[in-house]
Amino acid sequence: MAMLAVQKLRPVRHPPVQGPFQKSTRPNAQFVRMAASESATSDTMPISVKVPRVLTVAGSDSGGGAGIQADMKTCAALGVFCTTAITALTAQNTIGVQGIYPVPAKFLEKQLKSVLSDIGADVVKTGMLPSAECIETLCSVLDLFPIRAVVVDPVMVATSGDELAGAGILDALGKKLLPRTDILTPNMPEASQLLGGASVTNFEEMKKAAVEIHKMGPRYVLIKGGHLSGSDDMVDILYDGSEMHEYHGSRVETRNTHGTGCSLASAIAAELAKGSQMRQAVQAAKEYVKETIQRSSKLTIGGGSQGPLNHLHRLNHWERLGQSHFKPESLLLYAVTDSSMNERWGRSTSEAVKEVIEGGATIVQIREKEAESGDFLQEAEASLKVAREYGIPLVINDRLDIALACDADGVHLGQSDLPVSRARAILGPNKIIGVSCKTPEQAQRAWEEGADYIGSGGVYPTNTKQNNKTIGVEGLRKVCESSPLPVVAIGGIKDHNVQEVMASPRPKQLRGVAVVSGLFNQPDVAVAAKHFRAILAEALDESYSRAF
Ligand SMILES: Nc1ncnc2c1ncn2[C@@H]1O[C@H](COP(=O)(O)OP(=O)(O)O)[C@@H](O)[C@H]1O
Ligand SMILES: Cc1ncc(COP(=O)(O)O)c(N)n1
Ligand SMILES: [Mg+2]
Repeated sequence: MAMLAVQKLRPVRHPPVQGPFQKSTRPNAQFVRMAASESATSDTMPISVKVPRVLTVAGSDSGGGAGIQADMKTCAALGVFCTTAITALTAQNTIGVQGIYPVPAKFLEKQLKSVLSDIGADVVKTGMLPSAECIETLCSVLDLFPIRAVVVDPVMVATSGDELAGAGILDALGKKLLPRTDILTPNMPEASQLLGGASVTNFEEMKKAAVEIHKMGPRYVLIKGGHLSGSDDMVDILYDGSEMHEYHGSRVETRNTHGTGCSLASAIAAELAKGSQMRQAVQAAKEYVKETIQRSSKLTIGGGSQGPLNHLHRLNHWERLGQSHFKPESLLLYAVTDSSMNERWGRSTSEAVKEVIEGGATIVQIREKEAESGDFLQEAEASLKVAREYGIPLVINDRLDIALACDADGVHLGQSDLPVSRARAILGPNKIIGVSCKTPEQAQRAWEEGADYIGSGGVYPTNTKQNNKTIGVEGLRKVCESSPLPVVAIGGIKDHNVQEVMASPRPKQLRGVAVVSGLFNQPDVAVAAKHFRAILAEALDESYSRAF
């Protein structure tokens, strides 16, 4: 295959770190590199922030659980920028390795030089190195660039038992790479293979192996105990040439251990890149992998015996999948209370809530724009009692404090209320968070920050909310198409326009209508709710029959 001519590569020196953000504690501050145009006039220096960098030299795992893919996710989770030089493509999944396609050494060299001559790396981490030639190429390139540390995971056999690198690499590994390795991280079978088949099956043999392998050149040897059979203690042993250090952790019962070795080595590399000393780096990496295995233990991805980890569990999305009590179907008839309307008809909020649920409302929002906090709380508590009797979810509009105080099922936030991410951090994964969105950008952000549903409108002009911009059915459609979150239409929804909003073709995210005066400014709330349910049934049935 012809390759494009590329500019000649040369090593570059990296300028010393400068600028006020260096010690910032803002999350992701290390990723902020301000462009000169944003931060300074063209004749002043741009502010530069040092980003810790790891280069991973490893194989690709098409199944996303190990190799390059695990390395990049681990680094991302630990706040480190990760570049890659791919040594081989594997066709791999949770069942095993179906094929290996090694990358020619010349092209590996090109990748290494591209990355190191421009971006550079604090730490190089290696995984699958499929041939002696590939190891020799790597070592000759490493000679050309300043690297602070080299982490070597001597990948030979995948957890599935498939061979990823044969005994043919052992000579090059021992002669070229191990003498320049800062830490070598074999699992027990790999330790045995490095020692020509010596038995490494228990704690005592792990310690002996560490001493012997240390003689092959690496500054530190970490023998991983993931394969210790019959042990509940997953102990890893670090040997620095004079002392042994043990890192203990209890075994997590799970099928999801594919990629744990790659992730541990990458986590060590990431911690070293951030400036840790070796023992601290190993400790932090072990903690990260342990927590990640724990928090991934119930995932079902793929049908094989070796499932992957959820490296980015701190983002929380997958965990909430199994935990949230929210069901999108509950948006069908969303009743939003209005105390002035209810007063006019001589009923309390909780009485109105009882009636609307009996008529068929599928979720209730308590909305109070004027009430004092104490009164709002009392109303919310009384309404919640009713909603719980009927098993209908109840959320509080705007006021996270009231939602917390009465232990409501959740909160509905506007764009000027607390950000969804903060509300999620306060309420935890189990509570419902809805958010009002008028634009695709707002919808996308709601999804990213962890909302459960979107209320979108005003679809039609309304008196219940002052200065509320109308977005129309077209604006509603755009919001629906901008995130995977379920959407409830709100604003001026009356019995005569439900059909227009809900009938086919309807965006698949649109799950129901939110109604205020159509329910509560009526003499009989239950009758009004029944009426809406009948219109909804008709609109949905019609669209159903048209779609098929
Ligand atoms: N079931 C488990 N529970 C907890 N920790 C584990 C488990 N399996 C592996 N580990 C840890 O994951 C890391 C990777 O170890 P290991 O599985 O031996 O490597 P590899 O994936 O290279 O075979 C080690 O820190 C080990 O102690
Ligand atoms: C491309 C590639 N590299 C490495 C591994 C080892 O995985 P583990 O981390 O489970 O030892 C793998 N299965 N595939
Ligand atoms: Mg491994």
